[in-house]
Amino acid sequence: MPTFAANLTMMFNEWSFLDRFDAAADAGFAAVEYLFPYEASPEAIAERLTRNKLQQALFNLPPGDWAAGERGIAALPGRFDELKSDVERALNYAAATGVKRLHLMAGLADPSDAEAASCYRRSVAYTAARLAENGIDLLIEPINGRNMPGYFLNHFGAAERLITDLGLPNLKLQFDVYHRQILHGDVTMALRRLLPITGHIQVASVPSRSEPDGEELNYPYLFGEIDRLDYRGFVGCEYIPRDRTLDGLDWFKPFARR
Ligand SMILES: O=C(O)C(=O)[C@H](O)CO
Ligand SMILES: [Mg+2]
Repeated sequence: MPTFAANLTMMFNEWSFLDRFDAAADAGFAAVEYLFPYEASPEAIAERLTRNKLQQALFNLPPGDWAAGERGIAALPGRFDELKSDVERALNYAAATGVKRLHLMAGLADPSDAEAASCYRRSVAYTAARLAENGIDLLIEPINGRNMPGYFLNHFGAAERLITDLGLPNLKLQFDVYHRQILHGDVTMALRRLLPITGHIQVASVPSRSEPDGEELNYPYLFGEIDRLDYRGFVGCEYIPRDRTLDGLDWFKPFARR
């Protein structure tokens, strides 16, 4: 049975960020993820995780200036010193929360630009090495261009080639089913083929990016496939509730912590 992680950036927005930990635990989640923890202190987040007996499944390394439209800096020339500082900041939160996987966002850059590709490779290799010293996996995630126009890593093949080429044991794929379906389809066969290099899975309905129930994908079949493949990681619920979060959890009832 998959271990689902409530995404506290997208879900439970009816509560403040820190109160979302309590709300997710009360709703039956055993784990949480979010995009960025950095507006709260590591200590405050750790206290909520402990209080609610929650596991920290994932969060992202700092993404540059998100409010200004940046979506990561790993592929951006001239930002390497900032990236190294961001890695240390993320490691402080990792130490406090016990998370074992972090996602590095690439940024808005042309995938065919040689300088961006070189920056990205260097950033990924550096970050993976630094995280490996702390027993943490580094994840890279292809993101579709409808949701994030101009995002550098926009193809599962490119992610797979980099992971294979670098051959770093802690460098893995963040397999977001929502992006996979939009970019390439063929979700089940991709899960079967890519699971050995997959460090995290995320789910949402397509095309609405809401609860993983109905629409284009057959999630009861895909959850069963994840079990059949003996996937032991987390499944992040990176979806935008259609209405109030708690009203949209019927799909989750068979998986909720008792
Ligand atoms: O966009 C996604 O699917 C992600 O998982 C990123 O971490 C946040 O944009
Ligand atoms: Mg995702």
